[in-house]
Amino acid sequence: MNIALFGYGKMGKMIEQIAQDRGHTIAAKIDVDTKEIPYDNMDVAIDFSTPEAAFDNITGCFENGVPVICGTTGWLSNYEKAIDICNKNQGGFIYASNFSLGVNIFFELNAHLAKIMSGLEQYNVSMEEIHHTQKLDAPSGTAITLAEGIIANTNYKGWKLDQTDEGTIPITSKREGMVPGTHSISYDSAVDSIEIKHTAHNREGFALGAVIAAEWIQGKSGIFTMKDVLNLY
Ligand SMILES: NC(=O)c1ccc[n+]([C@@H]2O[C@H](COP(=O)([O-])OP(=O)(O)OC[C@H]3O[C@@H](n4cnc5c(N)ncnc54)[C@H](O)[C@@H]3O)[C@@H](O)[C@H]2O)c1
Ligand SMILES: O=C(O)C1=N[C@H](C(=O)O)CCC1
Repeated sequence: MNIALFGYGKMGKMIEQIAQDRGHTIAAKIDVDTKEIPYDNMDVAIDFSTPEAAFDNITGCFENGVPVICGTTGWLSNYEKAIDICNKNQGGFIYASNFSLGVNIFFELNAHLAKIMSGLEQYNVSMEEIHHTQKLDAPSGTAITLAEGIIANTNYKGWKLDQTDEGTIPITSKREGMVPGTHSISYDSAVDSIEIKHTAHNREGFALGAVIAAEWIQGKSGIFTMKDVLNLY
């Protein structure tokens, strides 16, 4: 498979290594200085760029018939517009705030726990995410997905960064050293706490998940999620 990498930073380089180990060719590496994008020579695009760059990268691919796997976070205010452009072009698209198998299992665990805790008013939920100091967005995309999983299954109405407000989930974002990504969710009462936590040890899980998604989307059109790819139903 000919893979085009949009964003050749920490994740782009990790994906290159894993894709080549799985027998794929890196047909293009598109970064901030790239002048011309060789759409004709790509079976799939994998975008791990920046919040500012992702929308143009993704929609340019849809308009040129290239399916997209997008892991870039922090651009979701434009998500619906991107979906419209994908549908108009009968494109293929997978966005995931986190491509690792472990986090996608954690998403399911989070939703299940939220269902159990729903209506137990003695418990208050809170979330903490820790990432490396180069991360541009806060809270992390993964934390937002986790919050959405809680909101869908409880009476919480939204989330707030670094603020405690009745009826919303407080998210604390910490930026420390080279941490690849740690997410924990805590339900606290006066007598005890229940905590679930996912700790990434490196970026390999994110990169492998993105390459597996790129393999999976070949020959398909539509909007999919990692739940479809991993068959977590
Ligand atoms: N979904 C996941 O599983 C997952 C995992 C890790 C990181 N991420 C996200 O992926 C993104 C990239 O992470 P990273 O750690 O590789 O960051 P990074 O800063 O190391 O790399 C980003 C790269 O994008 C490049 N870039 C800037 N403008 C561009 C443009 N117009 N077109 C193409 N490339 C451009 C930068 O020059 C840089 O090389 C972030 O949004 C991060 O939150 C998601
Ligand atoms: O390193 C990052 O940046 C990460 N971003 C994603 C997020 O925002 O959730 C996934 C974890 C790593």
